[in-house]
Amino acid sequence: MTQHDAHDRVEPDNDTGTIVAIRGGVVDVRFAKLVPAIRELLYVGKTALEVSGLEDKGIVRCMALGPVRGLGLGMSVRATGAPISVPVGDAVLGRMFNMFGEPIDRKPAPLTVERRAIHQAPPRLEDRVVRSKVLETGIKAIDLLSPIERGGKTGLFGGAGVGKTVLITELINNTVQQYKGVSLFCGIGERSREAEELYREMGEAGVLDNTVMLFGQMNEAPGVRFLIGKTALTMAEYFRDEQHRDVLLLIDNIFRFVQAGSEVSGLLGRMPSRVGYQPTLATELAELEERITSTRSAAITSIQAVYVPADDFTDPAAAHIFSHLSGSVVLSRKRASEGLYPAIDPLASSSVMLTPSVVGQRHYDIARGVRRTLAEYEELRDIIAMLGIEELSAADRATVARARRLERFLTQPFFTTAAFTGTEGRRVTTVETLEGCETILNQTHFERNESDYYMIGALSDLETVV
Ligand SMILES: Nc1ncnc2c1ncn2[C@@H]1O[C@H](COP(=O)(O)OP(=O)(O)OP(=O)(O)O)[C@@H](O)[C@H]1O
Repeated sequence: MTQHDAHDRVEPDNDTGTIVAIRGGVVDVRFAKLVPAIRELLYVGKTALEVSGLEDKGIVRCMALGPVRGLGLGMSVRATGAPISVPVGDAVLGRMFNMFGEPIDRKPAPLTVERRAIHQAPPRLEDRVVRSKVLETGIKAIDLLSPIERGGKTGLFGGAGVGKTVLITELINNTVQQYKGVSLFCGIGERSREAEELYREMGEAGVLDNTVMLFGQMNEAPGVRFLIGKTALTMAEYFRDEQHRDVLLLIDNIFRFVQAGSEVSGLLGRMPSRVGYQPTLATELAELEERITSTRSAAITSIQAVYVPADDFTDPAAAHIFSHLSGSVVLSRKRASEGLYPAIDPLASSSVMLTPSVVGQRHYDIARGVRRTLAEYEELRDIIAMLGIEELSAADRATVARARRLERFLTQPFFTTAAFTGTEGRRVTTVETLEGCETILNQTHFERNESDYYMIGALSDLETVV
């Protein structure tokens, strides 16, 4: 819905309603004359409301998009005649915004003439395209096992504190500088401290000029966290459709969008369905995810961190998000607890890009070889724990030696963690990663200790280890 009958209004009083009920973040407003449309933006003083349902007798049910403290029955509400719209185009580059498209970087609002409503339909199916190209990240485990699709959607899945934010920040660091198009970072429902740090870091890295940052963090109203993704998409779509520029869209954390939807749904009095989620989960998610797509005009490549509640990958929110993605990088608590960072689970991570026709036969074979070796090692672990490594055959012992070196070789020092790990970050090309893994896979005897392979970049770094 973008058009509205605002023009029909003649008398200012037609635009004014009265609050008749307030329950938490839900406000009911009665309009005597013209009733606002669904998704219209209303104001009570400075507090914004969005119409989410039409009741009878001229009453609209609204979601508050700001603090409801201070609101009271009988207060007058002003209709704006339009949905929320945000600035788009070059004027937003290098800036940081909230869900309303208002600057939060202490600089004046961009001088832009163009604004767009945040609710838009996804491109038609026949206009969507798949390109099957890989975006190199310089992170060994990702480029090898779960190559990121240019123009596709990749999820970074993990429970609390396993390194999602660190990984997404590293991806920004490694890809934004090389990326020719525009980068958009959208923070949903995470800590606001992280937002400020990121803004500062990007400024220091000198990549702000082609970047837009948007935040609806955990301290904000559920309606804001629910809509911030749409603000980001609206800006991204403008670059894609009007300027034909490729967009890199990073979202931290898409689960918080689902969670905000569930809070809103609860406030609106809808019955929850499976495991307490909103009955509308699938539709809400599809409305957002289907807009994140590549068209003939240009590509949107998206990387989305996905919080997995209680490490349960069968959680309906995680499962629904998964169904929209072309690749998934799964972070494992076990690996994190062993200090094997990034804690990427090589067996659970996958990507549609990992086929011989896209990455080439050699890459495909090496990735399979690594997976097979690590899977065999997993099976041997129990025997080792019970009987000791001496009981294994020579061939199995060689597998264990290879697997443990591969595991360590797939760890990597990050630029973004250098300050607290004391190790300078390393970017590794896919060519180097493949060479390293191939060498380890083909070896039966190792002169170097497995610990030498830990937190290095390319295998050639071993020459500098004494
Ligand atoms: N690549 C890494 N190298 C070294 N340490 C790491 C790495 N990744 C994560 N850590 C450690 O794990 C901690 C948690 O990481 P992070 O904040 O990224 O987790 P998260 O999954 O985003 O957590 P949350 O769900 O709480 O947002 C970091 O503060 C750091 O100590």
